[in-house]
Amino acid sequence: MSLAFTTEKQLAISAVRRACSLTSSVFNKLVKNETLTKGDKSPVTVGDYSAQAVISSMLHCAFPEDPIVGEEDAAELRAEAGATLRGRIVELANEALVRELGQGDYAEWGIGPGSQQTSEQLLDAIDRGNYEGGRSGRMWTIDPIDGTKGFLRGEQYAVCLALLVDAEVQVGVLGCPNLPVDSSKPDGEKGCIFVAVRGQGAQQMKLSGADPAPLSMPPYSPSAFNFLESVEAAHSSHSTINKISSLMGITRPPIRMDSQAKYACLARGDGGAYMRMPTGVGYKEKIWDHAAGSLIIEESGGIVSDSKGQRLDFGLGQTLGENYGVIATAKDAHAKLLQAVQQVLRDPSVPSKA
Ligand SMILES: Nc1ncnc2c1ncn2[C@@H]1O[C@H](COP(=O)(O)O)[C@@H](OP(=O)(O)O)[C@H]1O
Ligand SMILES: [Mg+2]
Ligand SMILES: [Mg+2]
Ligand SMILES: [Mg+2]
Repeated sequence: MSLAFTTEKQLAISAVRRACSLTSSVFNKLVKNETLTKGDKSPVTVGDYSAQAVISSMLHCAFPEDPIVGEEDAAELRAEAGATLRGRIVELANEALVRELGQGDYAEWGIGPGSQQTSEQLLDAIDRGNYEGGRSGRMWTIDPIDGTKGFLRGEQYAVCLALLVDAEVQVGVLGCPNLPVDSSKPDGEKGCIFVAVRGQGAQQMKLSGADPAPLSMPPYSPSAFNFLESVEAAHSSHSTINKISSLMGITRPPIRMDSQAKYACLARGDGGAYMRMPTGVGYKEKIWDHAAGSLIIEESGGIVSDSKGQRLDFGLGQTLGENYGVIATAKDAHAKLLQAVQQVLRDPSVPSKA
């Protein structure tokens, strides 16, 4: 087996591009009853289901033996009450599978004219994401829409796909349809893909696949340093991060953004560190929320760890287990940041910034 992962990388980019074309078009047409609330109270839309169906169908065609750890499953859609949503998902997924996307598309991956799937085939594709994960072998992980809340607000979200081999991320792709191509032109062209293969570096390109450019994180600069954190205070403790910021004497306000788009921004130098601090409800981080982003950071020259300085462990199943919090930053900033994080966790009486 080649370790270049050439086909895996091409397929992952192609699948993410197709899923992004789907999520962008569904946003404009989304109607109220096309969103469900899951058991954990989080939202899931027809966009999430159909994007997972598209990516999973393409993976199955190219690598039928590879198991998939996906965020979504089709149980609600198979129920009687799911019939309307099911119809929409079949329509959306098929539109995305047959759409002509030009450059970089491979008809042999079950896409293009004539690749229409039945409702049953698409529900099965979603449910192929039911693999429980683990320490050994190849597996893919899909977060069809990461930052569903951002997606629903018309803000940032990411379509995320990663290949793990023996619990190490080897290929990671993030599609960010709402992210400006150039952060100095926030009102300019939007839509980027970020790609990394372990040992081969990371790149940003346009959603069309055009203009690939290597990513390299700038070194630590105290005066320019700031944090990238979740919009949702329920996902990551804004107050803990505020204390860390105060302790480090950071003057720039945090950039709040949904999804793994934060990792992508950090990799291209928009922000000093990705920060995620637990809110104390016992939530375990999911592998699909970090796999692609963490490789993109490492391949751009950064470090990703939990708040104890441990590497993220992708070999424990669907969750990152006991990894507590996530911090990602440039190599020369990591030790300083980790020290401040640990001091605040030991002594929560550290004052906040006003
Ligand atoms: N209590 C919690 N703590 C941390 N993360 C949580 C959480 N509840 C949900 N999440 C995760 O936060 C992700 C969004 O990340 P962010 O806050 O960086 O935008 C969600 O992904 P989905 O939107 O794919 O469900 C979900 O997996
Ligand atoms: Mg979700
Ligand atoms: Mg997610
Ligand atoms: Mg998601």
